[in-house]
Amino acid sequence: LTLSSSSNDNKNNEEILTKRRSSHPEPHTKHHPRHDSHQQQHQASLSSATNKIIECGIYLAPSSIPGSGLGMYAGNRTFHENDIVTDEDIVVPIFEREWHSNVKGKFLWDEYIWNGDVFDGMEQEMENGDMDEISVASPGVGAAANSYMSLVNVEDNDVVTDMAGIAKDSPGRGAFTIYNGRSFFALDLIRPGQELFVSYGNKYFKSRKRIYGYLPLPDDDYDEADDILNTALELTIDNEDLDDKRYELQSQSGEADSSAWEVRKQEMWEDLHSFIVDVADIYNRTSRVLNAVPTNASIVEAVLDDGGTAYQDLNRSIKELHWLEENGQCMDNIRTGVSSIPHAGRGAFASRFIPKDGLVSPAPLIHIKNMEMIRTYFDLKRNSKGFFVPDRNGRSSYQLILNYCFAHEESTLLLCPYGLLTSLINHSHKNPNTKIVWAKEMRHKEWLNQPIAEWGDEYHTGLQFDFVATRDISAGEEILINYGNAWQSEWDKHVDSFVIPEPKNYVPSFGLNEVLEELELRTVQDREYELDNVQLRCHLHYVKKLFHGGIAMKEDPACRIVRKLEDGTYLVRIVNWFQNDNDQTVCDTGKLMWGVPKAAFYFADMPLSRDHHQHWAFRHAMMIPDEIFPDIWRNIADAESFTEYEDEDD
Ligand SMILES: C[S@@+](CC[C@H](N)C(=O)[O-])C[C@H]1O[C@@H](n2cnc3c(N)ncnc32)[C@H](O)[C@@H]1O
Repeated sequence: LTLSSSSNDNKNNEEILTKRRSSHPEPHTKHHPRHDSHQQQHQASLSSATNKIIECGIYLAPSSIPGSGLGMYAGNRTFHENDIVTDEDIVVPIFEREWHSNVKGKFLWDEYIWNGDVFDGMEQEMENGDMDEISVASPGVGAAANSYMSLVNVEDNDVVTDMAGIAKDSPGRGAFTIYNGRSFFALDLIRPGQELFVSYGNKYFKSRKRIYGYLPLPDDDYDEADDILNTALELTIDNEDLDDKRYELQSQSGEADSSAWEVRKQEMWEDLHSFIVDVADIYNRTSRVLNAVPTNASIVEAVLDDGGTAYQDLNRSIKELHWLEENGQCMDNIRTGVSSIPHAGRGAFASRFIPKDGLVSPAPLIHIKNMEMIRTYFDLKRNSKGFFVPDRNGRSSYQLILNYCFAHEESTLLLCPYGLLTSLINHSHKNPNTKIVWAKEMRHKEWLNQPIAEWGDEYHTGLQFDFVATRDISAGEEILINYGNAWQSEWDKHVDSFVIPEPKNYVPSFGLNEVLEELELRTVQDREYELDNVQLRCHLHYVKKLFHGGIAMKEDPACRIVRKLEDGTYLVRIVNWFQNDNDQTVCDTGKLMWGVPKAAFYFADMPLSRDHHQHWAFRHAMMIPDEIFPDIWRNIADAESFTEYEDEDD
């Protein structure tokens, strides 16, 4: 039950937009304008330093969808098609969590998680076919924006993979995510105050009938609903046979009074509507279409004139800026950049002046009742049924997401912020300019007074931190909080003991691919690339071309260079990698190919070889200060009795 890619669903808007009575603008075309207009927006926002409403470009506020908690809104900005709406955020993959951790309980990230296959480069993380085992935590729009399929107005740019410029000998390797650049752009005009909707994919809603009911989906539901309305109009309002009845009613109640006719029209509409319900019931048809049909006859024409049923909630989703200022919190006081701190990766920077005690950013929190739920193991053993399970006496660590969550030394609890860019806020022990406080408004403030066991399995969020400035912060300054003494001393130890890990020659595939054109490629005799945890692959279309299509293969094969030929092409042997009975990855040699051009090659990482999978990668949560941590959550002394384990043999 995971969120999936958005792009496919938006094409349906085009169909809706071409309906007979449509008056909406032209359908969007898909572009990926990575670094476009952010800078201009930033400049514009700085020009009116005193007016808070004019300043804020994005708000977090109660969603216009009833019962769906918080949502994200455009502030005082008009975004045109393809404008960047939110700055580049990170995503954090979580690997095979259920296989690693045998701690029972609801894992709330699952409700906010995206499928690994949506993101470029994730396919190299694990063995082929294991993509379902990657869940991706995507803060910001990926978690905070709601989805309303007919009003989807933002879409993500592809993520990019890089190490934020850190060197091979940096102790920061594997400690922060390599996946970044997830900005969102406007698919259409977005007006000031309009709620931002992202596509979770139709599958998401179809698999959640119990929560959302039969919500109309953009495939055909709105089209069919529009057809019903058009037919209904022909049968009622546009029906000449009914004109006699209308004149009759009007002459009975006086020429000028049309209210009797309106009443009659509503009655006819209700009759027609319940007739449709009956027919739908009889034929056991989904009621998603029906849910798109308005129950009030008097708005039918207006709905069709406004572009069709898909747009009937558009007005509801646009709020007054004053309402947003009163009920919401500004989310775009920070933007992304490379950190000024050595080894820290990326960071968050003030996008405008933030006064002392002012809000830097709101951060709703995803709770994990027990950090053991994200423990990972490095060694395997066979269980009584012969399946591989983690050896719980062996080496272990935590999923990378730990570094993006808050904890306390006396508690099992983790709180992971998912505000816009708040996951990028780095640590300074001596010179922080920001701190965390509990937000004044929280859905479940009462949890602060209740033991974790009472609310830890709740499957919705309820807590929120606000990041607040501890002094005036100038535009462009890096936002820094103090992660606490425990974090600092663990980091110091890690830095002191860090040595370049084996294999020392490892350069991740995305680094090698960047310099591929200038790179002198190695032959098998020089040194096999696999020894350095990367693999040379050949693009399938070259392989097919070289064999004139006479090779049965579905994926890009691994290739080994036998030698470089005089004309600058290569003699290459295809290598077949497979999993043997002992779950080891082994290879046998395949066909030879002559005349392979350099353009046919690219590098991929060997499964599980990236830095964030390694036992030496730094893992530590950010620490919640003692003074704001509720005593009632200090459960570490009885953590064993609090924790329930799955049966290892199941
Ligand atoms: C919440 S994340 C912050 C965002 C992260 N810098 C990134 O690029 O995704 C916490 C991680 O950032 C890095 N970090 C933050 N502050 C640091 C510091 N003062 N020194 C070194 N690394 C730091 C560590 O890798 C830490 O685990």
